[in-house]
Amino acid sequence: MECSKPKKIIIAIDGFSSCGKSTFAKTIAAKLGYIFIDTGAMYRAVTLYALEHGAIVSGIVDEEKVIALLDDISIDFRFNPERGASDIYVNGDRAEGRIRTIEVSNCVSRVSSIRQVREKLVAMQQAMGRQRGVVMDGRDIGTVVFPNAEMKIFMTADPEVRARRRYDELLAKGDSVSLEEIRANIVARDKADMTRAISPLRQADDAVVLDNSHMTVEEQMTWFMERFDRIACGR
Ligand SMILES: Nc1ncnc2c1ncn2[C@@H]1O[C@H](COP(=O)(O)OP(=O)(O)O)[C@@H](O)[C@H]1O
Ligand SMILES: Nc1ccn([C@@H]2O[C@H](COP(=O)(O)OP(=O)(O)O)[C@@H](O)[C@H]2O)c(=O)n1
Repeated sequence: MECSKPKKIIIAIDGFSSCGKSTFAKTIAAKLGYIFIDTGAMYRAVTLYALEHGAIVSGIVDEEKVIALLDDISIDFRFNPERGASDIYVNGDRAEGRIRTIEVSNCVSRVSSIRQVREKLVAMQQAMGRQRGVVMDGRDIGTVVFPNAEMKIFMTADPEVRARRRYDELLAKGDSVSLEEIRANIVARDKADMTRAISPLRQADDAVVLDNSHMTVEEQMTWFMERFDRIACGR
């Protein structure tokens, strides 16, 4: 049912923690030949750098120190054919595995609430999307980064399902974390992200909600392609 010349658009995917935004965005990008940008990875990369450079000690984020480090942090994405997605690099070093630990997860919402951090990363994200043909996932893509995106999806899933998915993922990687710790992190992060002063997580007025608690990625793609064809092919 796809048209021969679909319009290149911007697809904004926002939503709660660990509900499958990146998995969905990556699958969409592969199907459409679009660029996929995981903006959460960028906030995680800044958090990792802050942890490694003394701006976060015993879980306490020193805001002034994080701000002072910002000019030293350079972030880029490089396509990894093995993963079928881009890996994040911080100052030239691959950081993909190191940004997904529970230690980073426990500090990232505090770091992402800092105005200067958001200004730097949002400017980078807007530059990455300038040529369109981009699917970007995060918390403020449809509301702040690309308020004019042609397609906006707000994802959610049952918190228990989300905790279990993240738990299985970390377990498979060999991380030793408890389901309880992950559940607590997800709940705390959602709350912090929704209540922060700058660019809080919220559904854009023109976003479509996707609850994937009981959907496979394949079912999500069927749901998506129907809407994409309508928008990009003018059906
Ligand atoms: N529809 C789905 N059904 C089952 N598991 C899923 C689904 N979508 C994603 N997952 C799994 O859930 C976990 C979190 O997905 P991820 O894409 O990293 O979420 P987010 O980007 O929202 O944090 C991953 O382990 C992923 O493989
Ligand atoms: N556009 C974005 C993306 C992420 N973030 C922050 O970065 C954190 C990590 O994002 P993520 O997408 O990697 O989180 P998960 O859902 O993968 O656990 C979030 O909890 C937010 O605090 C943000 O503030 N704005």
